Amino acid sequence: MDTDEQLAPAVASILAAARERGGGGERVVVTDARSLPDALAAAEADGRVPVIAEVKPTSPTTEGKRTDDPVELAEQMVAGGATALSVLTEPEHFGGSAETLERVRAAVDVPVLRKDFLLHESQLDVVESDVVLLIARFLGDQLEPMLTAARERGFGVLVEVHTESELAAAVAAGADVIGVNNRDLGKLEVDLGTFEEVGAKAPEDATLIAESGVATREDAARMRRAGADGLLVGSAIMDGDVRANTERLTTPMDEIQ
Ligand SMILES: O=C(O)c1ccccc1NCC(=O)[C@H](O)[C@H](O)COP(=O)(O)O
Repeated sequence: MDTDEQLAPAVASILAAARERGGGGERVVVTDARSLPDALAAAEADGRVPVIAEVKPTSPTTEGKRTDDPVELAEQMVAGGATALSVLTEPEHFGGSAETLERVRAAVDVPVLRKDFLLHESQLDVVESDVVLLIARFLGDQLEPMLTAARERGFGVLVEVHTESELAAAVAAGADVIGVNNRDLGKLEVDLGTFEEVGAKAPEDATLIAESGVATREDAARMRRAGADGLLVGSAIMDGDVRANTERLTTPMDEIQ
Protein backbone atom coordinates (compact mmCIF):
# COMPACT_ATOMS: atom_id res chain seq x y z
CA MET A 1 0.00 0.00 0.00
CA ASP A 2 1.13 3.58 -0.66
CA THR A 3 2.46 5.81 2.05
CA ASP A 4 0.58 9.09 2.08
CA GLU A 5 3.74 10.91 0.87
CA GLN A 6 3.41 9.17 -2.52
CA LEU A 7 -0.12 10.43 -2.96
CA ALA A 8 -1.52 13.72 -4.14
CA PRO A 9 -2.41 15.78 -1.03
CA ALA A 10 -6.12 15.55 -1.82
CA VAL A 11 -5.91 11.76 -1.95
CA ALA A 12 -3.89 11.58 1.27
CA SER A 13 -6.64 13.66 2.86
CA ILE A 14 -9.35 11.35 1.45
CA LEU A 15 -7.54 8.35 2.93
CA ALA A 16 -7.01 9.99 6.31
CA ALA A 17 -10.74 10.72 6.48
CA ALA A 18 -11.55 7.14 5.39
CA ARG A 19 -9.36 5.71 8.16
CA GLU A 20 -11.26 7.76 10.72
CA ARG A 21 -14.73 7.10 9.33
CA GLY A 22 -16.65 4.53 11.33
CA GLY A 23 -18.52 1.59 9.92
CA GLY A 24 -22.11 0.56 10.20
CA GLY A 25 -23.70 -1.14 13.15
CA GLU A 26 -25.47 -4.27 11.99
CA ARG A 27 -24.06 -6.49 9.29
CA VAL A 28 -25.58 -5.59 5.91
CA VAL A 29 -26.81 -8.51 3.79
CA VAL A 30 -27.92 -7.77 0.23
CA THR A 31 -30.39 -10.38 -0.97
CA ASP A 32 -31.43 -8.69 -4.22
CA ALA A 33 -28.21 -7.39 -5.78
CA ARG A 34 -28.64 -6.41 -9.44
CA SER A 35 -25.85 -7.95 -11.52
CA LEU A 36 -23.47 -5.49 -13.18
CA PRO A 37 -22.10 -8.02 -15.73
CA ASP A 38 -25.68 -8.93 -16.72
CA ALA A 39 -26.61 -5.27 -17.14
CA LEU A 40 -23.51 -4.62 -19.27
CA ALA A 41 -24.36 -7.62 -21.48
CA ALA A 42 -27.96 -6.41 -21.87
CA ALA A 43 -26.80 -2.95 -22.96
CA GLU A 44 -24.45 -4.52 -25.45
CA ALA A 45 -27.29 -6.66 -26.84
CA ASP A 46 -29.44 -3.49 -27.15
CA GLY A 47 -26.70 -1.77 -29.16
CA ARG A 48 -26.01 0.83 -26.44
CA VAL A 49 -22.53 1.73 -25.27
CA PRO A 50 -22.47 0.32 -21.70
CA VAL A 51 -21.95 3.35 -19.46
CA ILE A 52 -21.87 3.44 -15.67
CA ALA A 53 -22.85 7.05 -15.01
CA GLU A 54 -21.54 8.57 -11.81
CA VAL A 55 -23.47 10.81 -9.44
CA LYS A 56 -20.51 12.89 -8.26
CA PRO A 57 -21.63 16.23 -6.77
CA THR A 58 -18.04 17.46 -6.47
CA SER A 59 -14.48 16.13 -6.29
CA PRO A 60 -10.95 17.35 -5.66
CA THR A 61 -10.54 17.92 -9.42
CA THR A 62 -13.93 19.57 -10.01
CA GLU A 63 -14.70 23.24 -9.65
CA GLY A 64 -17.80 23.99 -7.59
CA LYS A 65 -20.50 21.64 -6.44
CA ARG A 66 -23.63 20.36 -8.16
CA THR A 67 -26.53 20.83 -5.76
CA ASP A 68 -29.46 19.40 -7.79
CA ASP A 69 -31.37 16.51 -6.27
CA PRO A 70 -29.16 13.43 -6.87
CA VAL A 71 -32.24 11.29 -7.46
CA GLU A 72 -33.31 13.55 -10.34
CA LEU A 73 -29.79 13.41 -11.76
CA ALA A 74 -29.80 9.61 -11.48
CA GLU A 75 -33.17 9.35 -13.23
CA GLN A 76 -31.91 11.56 -16.06
CA MET A 77 -28.84 9.35 -16.44
CA VAL A 78 -31.04 6.26 -16.73
CA ALA A 79 -33.33 8.08 -19.20
CA GLY A 80 -30.18 8.88 -21.19
CA GLY A 81 -29.37 5.18 -21.48
CA ALA A 82 -27.02 4.55 -18.55
CA THR A 83 -26.54 0.84 -17.93
CA ALA A 84 -25.70 1.28 -14.26
CA LEU A 85 -25.01 4.10 -11.82
CA SER A 86 -22.11 4.87 -9.54
CA VAL A 87 -23.00 6.92 -6.46
CA LEU A 88 -20.35 8.56 -4.31
CA THR A 89 -20.95 8.00 -0.61
CA GLU A 90 -17.73 9.78 0.50
CA PRO A 91 -19.00 12.93 2.26
CA GLU A 92 -16.01 15.19 2.84
CA HIS A 93 -14.35 15.41 -0.57
CA PHE A 94 -17.12 14.29 -2.96
CA GLY A 95 -20.34 15.55 -1.34
CA GLY A 96 -21.79 12.04 -1.20
CA SER A 97 -23.78 10.18 1.44
CA ALA A 98 -25.20 6.75 2.22
CA GLU A 99 -28.65 8.31 2.27
CA THR A 100 -28.21 9.55 -1.31
CA LEU A 101 -27.28 6.06 -2.43
CA GLU A 102 -30.31 4.57 -0.68
CA ARG A 103 -32.65 7.08 -2.33
CA VAL A 104 -31.10 6.60 -5.78
CA ARG A 105 -31.22 2.79 -5.54
CA ALA A 106 -34.88 2.91 -4.56
CA ALA A 107 -35.68 5.15 -7.54
CA VAL A 108 -33.99 3.22 -10.38
CA ASP A 109 -33.87 -0.38 -11.53
CA VAL A 110 -30.29 -0.52 -12.80
CA PRO A 111 -27.32 -1.74 -10.70
CA VAL A 112 -25.93 0.89 -8.33
CA LEU A 113 -22.25 0.92 -7.39
CA ARG A 114 -21.22 2.35 -4.04
CA LYS A 115 -18.20 4.54 -4.82
CA ASP A 116 -16.14 5.14 -1.70
CA PHE A 117 -12.75 4.52 -0.18
CA LEU A 118 -13.46 1.45 1.94
CA LEU A 119 -10.62 0.37 4.20
CA HIS A 120 -12.30 -1.70 6.95
CA GLU A 121 -14.79 -4.54 6.83
CA SER A 122 -17.26 -2.66 9.04
CA GLN A 123 -17.44 0.09 6.39
CA LEU A 124 -19.25 -2.47 4.20
CA ASP A 125 -22.07 -2.40 6.73
CA VAL A 126 -23.08 1.22 6.16
CA VAL A 127 -25.58 0.84 3.31
CA GLU A 128 -26.93 -1.70 0.81
CA SER A 129 -25.84 -1.40 -2.81
CA ASP A 130 -25.61 -3.77 -5.75
CA VAL A 131 -21.86 -3.40 -6.15
CA VAL A 132 -19.08 -1.99 -3.96
CA LEU A 133 -15.76 -0.58 -5.11
CA LEU A 134 -12.56 -1.94 -3.62
CA ILE A 135 -9.35 -0.11 -4.55
CA ALA A 136 -6.36 -2.46 -4.79
CA ARG A 137 -3.83 0.34 -4.24
CA PHE A 138 -5.30 1.27 -0.86
CA LEU A 139 -6.18 -2.20 0.42
CA GLY A 140 -2.87 -3.97 -0.23
CA ASP A 141 -2.97 -7.38 1.43
CA GLN A 142 -6.43 -6.61 2.80
CA LEU A 143 -7.89 -6.84 -0.71
CA GLU A 144 -8.64 -10.56 -0.57
CA PRO A 145 -10.30 -10.52 2.90
CA MET A 146 -12.35 -7.45 1.91
CA LEU A 147 -13.40 -9.11 -1.36
CA THR A 148 -14.51 -12.19 0.56
CA ALA A 149 -16.31 -10.11 3.19
CA ALA A 150 -18.14 -8.13 0.50
CA ARG A 151 -19.22 -11.26 -1.39
CA GLU A 152 -20.38 -12.94 1.83
CA ARG A 153 -22.72 -9.97 2.31
CA GLY A 154 -24.15 -10.40 -1.19
CA PHE A 155 -22.45 -7.42 -2.88
CA GLY A 156 -21.08 -7.57 -6.38
CA VAL A 157 -17.50 -6.25 -6.30
CA LEU A 158 -15.64 -3.97 -8.69
CA VAL A 159 -11.92 -4.10 -7.93
CA GLU A 160 -10.06 -1.01 -9.12
CA VAL A 161 -6.46 -1.15 -10.32
CA HIS A 162 -4.11 1.31 -12.01
CA THR A 163 -0.96 -0.73 -12.68
CA GLU A 164 -0.06 -4.19 -13.92
CA SER A 165 1.09 -5.25 -10.46
CA GLU A 166 -2.23 -4.14 -8.94
CA LEU A 167 -4.00 -6.07 -11.70
CA ALA A 168 -2.00 -9.20 -10.80
CA ALA A 169 -2.90 -8.72 -7.12
CA ALA A 170 -6.57 -8.27 -8.00
CA VAL A 171 -6.64 -11.44 -10.10
CA ALA A 172 -4.79 -13.38 -7.38
CA ALA A 173 -7.38 -12.17 -4.86
CA GLY A 174 -10.17 -13.57 -7.06
CA ALA A 175 -11.49 -10.40 -8.70
CA ASP A 176 -13.58 -11.02 -11.81
CA VAL A 177 -14.99 -7.52 -12.37
CA ILE A 178 -12.00 -5.21 -12.72
CA GLY A 179 -11.85 -1.47 -13.25
CA VAL A 180 -8.70 0.08 -14.66
CA ASN A 181 -8.59 3.67 -13.42
CA ASN A 182 -7.05 6.03 -15.97
CA ARG A 183 -6.60 8.52 -13.12
CA ASP A 184 -3.34 8.04 -11.25
CA LEU A 185 -4.33 8.61 -7.63
CA GLY A 186 -0.72 9.46 -6.83
CA LYS A 187 -0.63 12.48 -9.11
CA LEU A 188 -4.29 12.92 -10.13
CA GLU A 189 -3.21 12.85 -13.77
CA VAL A 190 -5.48 11.14 -16.29
CA ASP A 191 -4.16 9.11 -19.23
CA LEU A 192 -6.47 6.91 -21.32
CA GLY A 193 -3.39 4.93 -22.35
CA THR A 194 -3.47 3.34 -18.88
CA PHE A 195 -6.55 1.29 -19.74
CA GLU A 196 -5.04 0.33 -23.09
CA GLU A 197 -1.85 -0.93 -21.44
CA VAL A 198 -3.14 -2.49 -18.23
CA GLY A 199 -6.47 -3.76 -19.58
CA ALA A 200 -4.62 -5.72 -22.28
CA LYS A 201 -3.05 -7.86 -19.52
CA ALA A 202 -6.36 -8.80 -17.87
CA PRO A 203 -7.69 -12.37 -18.10
CA GLU A 204 -9.97 -12.98 -21.12
CA ASP A 205 -12.94 -13.84 -18.94
CA ALA A 206 -12.76 -10.78 -16.66
CA THR A 207 -15.41 -8.07 -16.98
CA LEU A 208 -13.36 -4.95 -17.67
CA ILE A 209 -14.37 -1.38 -16.86
CA ALA A 210 -12.48 1.69 -18.10
CA GLU A 211 -12.66 4.31 -15.35
CA SER A 212 -12.09 8.08 -15.49
CA GLY A 213 -11.21 10.56 -18.17
CA VAL A 214 -13.78 9.51 -20.77
CA ALA A 215 -15.10 12.84 -22.06
CA THR A 216 -16.05 12.36 -25.70
CA ARG A 217 -17.58 9.71 -27.95
CA GLU A 218 -14.13 9.27 -29.44
CA ASP A 219 -12.74 8.51 -25.97
CA ALA A 220 -15.56 6.01 -25.44
CA ALA A 221 -14.85 4.33 -28.78
CA ARG A 222 -11.14 4.22 -27.94
CA MET A 223 -11.78 2.47 -24.60
CA ARG A 224 -14.20 0.03 -26.27
CA ARG A 225 -11.62 -0.79 -28.95
CA ALA A 226 -9.16 -1.51 -26.15
CA GLY A 227 -11.54 -4.08 -24.68
CA ALA A 228 -13.70 -2.22 -22.16
CA ASP A 229 -16.96 -4.01 -21.37
CA GLY A 230 -18.14 -0.84 -19.65
CA LEU A 231 -17.13 2.79 -19.12
CA LEU A 232 -17.34 4.57 -15.77
CA VAL A 233 -17.98 8.25 -16.46
CA GLY A 234 -18.38 11.03 -13.89
CA SER A 235 -17.31 14.56 -14.77
CA ALA A 236 -18.27 14.51 -18.46
CA ILE A 237 -21.83 13.54 -17.52
CA MET A 238 -22.19 15.73 -14.41
CA ASP A 239 -21.04 18.87 -16.24
CA GLY A 240 -24.15 20.36 -17.85
CA ASP A 241 -27.26 18.56 -19.14
CA VAL A 242 -26.94 15.15 -17.54
CA ARG A 243 -29.45 13.39 -19.77
CA ALA A 244 -28.00 14.81 -23.01
CA ASN A 245 -24.45 14.04 -21.86
CA THR A 246 -25.39 10.44 -21.05
CA GLU A 247 -27.20 10.02 -24.38
CA ARG A 248 -24.17 11.34 -26.24
CA LEU A 249 -21.90 8.72 -24.66
CA THR A 250 -24.31 5.77 -24.79
CA THR A 251 -25.03 6.24 -28.50
CA PRO A 252 -22.57 4.28 -30.67
CA MET A 253 -20.41 6.37 -33.03
CA ASP A 254 -21.89 4.73 -36.14
CA GLU A 255 -25.38 6.03 -35.23
CA ILE A 256 -24.18 9.65 -35.21
CA GLN A 257 -24.41 11.59 -38.48
O1 LIG B 1 -12.50 12.53 -9.47
C1 LIG B 1 -11.60 13.00 -8.75
O2 LIG B 1 -11.29 14.20 -8.74
C2 LIG B 1 -10.85 12.11 -7.81
C3 LIG B 1 -9.88 12.66 -7.02
C4 LIG B 1 -9.20 11.87 -6.12
C5 LIG B 1 -9.49 10.53 -6.01
C6 LIG B 1 -10.46 9.97 -6.80
C7 LIG B 1 -11.14 10.74 -7.70
N1 LIG B 1 -12.13 10.23 -8.49
C8 LIG B 1 -12.63 8.91 -8.34
C9 LIG B 1 -13.02 8.29 -9.58
O3 LIG B 1 -12.65 7.14 -9.73
C10 LIG B 1 -13.85 9.00 -10.59
O4 LIG B 1 -14.85 9.69 -9.92
C11 LIG B 1 -14.53 8.12 -11.62
O5 LIG B 1 -13.67 7.17 -12.15
C12 LIG B 1 -15.07 9.00 -12.76
O6 LIG B 1 -14.02 9.76 -13.29
P1 LIG B 1 -14.31 10.98 -14.29
O7 LIG B 1 -15.18 10.48 -15.40
O8 LIG B 1 -12.96 11.39 -14.79
O9 LIG B 1 -14.98 12.03 -13.50
